[in-house]
Amino acid sequence: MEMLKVQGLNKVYPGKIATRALQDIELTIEKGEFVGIMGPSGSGKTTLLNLVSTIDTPSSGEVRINRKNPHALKRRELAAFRRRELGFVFQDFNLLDTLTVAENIVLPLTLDYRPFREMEQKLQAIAHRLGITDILGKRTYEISGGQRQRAAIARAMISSPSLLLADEPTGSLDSNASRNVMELLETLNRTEGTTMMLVSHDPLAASYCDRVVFIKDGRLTNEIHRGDSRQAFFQKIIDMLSYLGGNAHELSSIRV
Ligand SMILES: Nc1ncnc2c1ncn2[C@@H]1O[C@H](COP(=O)(O)OP(=O)(O)OP(=O)(O)O)[C@@H](O)[C@H]1O
Repeated sequence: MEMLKVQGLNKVYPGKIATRALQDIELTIEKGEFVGIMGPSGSGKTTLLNLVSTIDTPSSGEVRINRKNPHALKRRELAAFRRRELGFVFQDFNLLDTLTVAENIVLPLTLDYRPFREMEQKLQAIAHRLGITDILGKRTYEISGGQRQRAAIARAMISSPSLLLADEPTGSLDSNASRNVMELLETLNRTEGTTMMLVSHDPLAASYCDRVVFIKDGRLTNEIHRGDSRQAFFQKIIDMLSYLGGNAHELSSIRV
């Protein structure tokens, strides 16, 4: 089943000189797939993510998530759609400092007026799953970056979203924490069957995906599949970035 279907998607940012950020994008992500989007700076990755996440609207073309077109929804319906169908994980975690880790995690359910018992049950289950039960009462400034990202992933997963969107989730983490977060996302993808789309510059992060799609100058150019060896996939990703004009020279295979 197709969980995400992007058809003929175009985005032009108007201005004195209009920027054509995306051109005729066709992308399908099947239920349970974990797909990475990579490409050089300015290639259109964030624009694509913003159109899929409904933060921005396409100039033309269509986005379907779980068979629904979110861009056709009214504002209120769209807010509910985002809470129920989408999970978001960001580079800077986007947790609220004034709330505890537990309060941050249940926020999507609170906004959806779910009963307290259901919130508590889901909170305990996801916290256990992610190994963060002992930090639920802490504030976000009392925990490490890796723990913050785990809390953010718990918040993204608590409503069992149709599609989890991760925007540079390892961008603020050291290599150990990055690896832990990617292993966690991979495990959740495998065990919960959550469909995931990751946008990243980081070949290590992308090497945890089943498939990586490359974008250049607003067009999808190539895609590669992981197969059995993550290490070989990591190398293929670096080779492709280098071919596309990415910054492979900054990368070290030590991170494999
Ligand atoms: N709000 C905007 N208004 C005008 N142009 C924009 C806007 N946002 C992005 N662009 C342009 O659209 C193109 C694609 O940008 P986008 O941010 O999607 O690239 P990216 O691949 O995410 O880059 P990076 O890896 O550096 O984050 C670029 O040429 C950029 O300058």
